Amino acid sequence: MVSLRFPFLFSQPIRPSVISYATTSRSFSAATVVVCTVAAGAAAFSGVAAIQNPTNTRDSFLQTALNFLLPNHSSLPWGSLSLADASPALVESKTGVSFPSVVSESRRLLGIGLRRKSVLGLKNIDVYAFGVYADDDQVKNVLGEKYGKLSISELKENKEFKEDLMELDIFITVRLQIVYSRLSIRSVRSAFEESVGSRLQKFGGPDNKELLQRFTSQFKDEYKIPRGSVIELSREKGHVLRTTIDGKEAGSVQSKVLCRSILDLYIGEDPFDRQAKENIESKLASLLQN
Ligand SMILES: CCCCCCCCCCCC(=O)O
Repeated sequence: MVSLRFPFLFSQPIRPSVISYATTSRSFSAATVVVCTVAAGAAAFSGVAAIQNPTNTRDSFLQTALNFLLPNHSSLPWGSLSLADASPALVESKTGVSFPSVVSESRRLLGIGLRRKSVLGLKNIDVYAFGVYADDDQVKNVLGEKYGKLSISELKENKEFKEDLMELDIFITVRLQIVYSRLSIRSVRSAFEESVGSRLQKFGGPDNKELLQRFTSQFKDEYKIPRGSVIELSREKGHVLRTTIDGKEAGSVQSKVLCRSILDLYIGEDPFDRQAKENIESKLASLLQN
């Protein structure tokens, strides 16, 4: 069934800290007006950009808006209003879950989505919202030379590009934020057994029981998973899959096929949220354009 829900909203076009710095002195009152005008202008630009193309053009529109409204903004007394400062979090519209624009210092948000699951074949519940992040410099370094000359639409059709993204040593984090309030750690383990287990069979053959067990055993009974809990699954250097639960280290497993299996749930052939996958691919493709 085709879903018409708008995939996400942008929030906080300019971080409040930038504005409050400018308002600490009376002599900055004119500057405050300018900053507010810039914020409003940038918000308007980014809103239009978001509607036209939610993931590709937002940063460049913000930059254009800032440059147009305040050409010398980088030499003003409060410092540079860089895009890193203005980079907005994204809010998943159905659940209201907000995703930070950067995790692990350098991994930037590529797109967000929603994992729904059918319970007893009767109804679908919203289990968690997710965000996919990658280190954009690394994406450019590893994939830029091979794919930098292709257009966004060519890249989105390019199977080898997607294959390389899955297989190469690029740091990627998938952040899951639980929205279902009655989740036990046991159901988290069995959901992973089902979803990751089927991918391990697909990519690694039938002999991966021990690997799956090593991964799922990280979700120990002592963890509580109330609504709002955050699970991060990160592909680190050398195809190490690192798991954290609410910021605490749950464990690491070195396995290329396990890393691939996790990514496949979100950006593979049969993803949990197809619209999210398309947005993520567009964003990745746009990173290689400049
Ligand atoms: C009642 C539904 C229980 C579903 C729990 C899913 C929790 C996290 C599982 C992550 C992997 C997946 O989405 O399959």
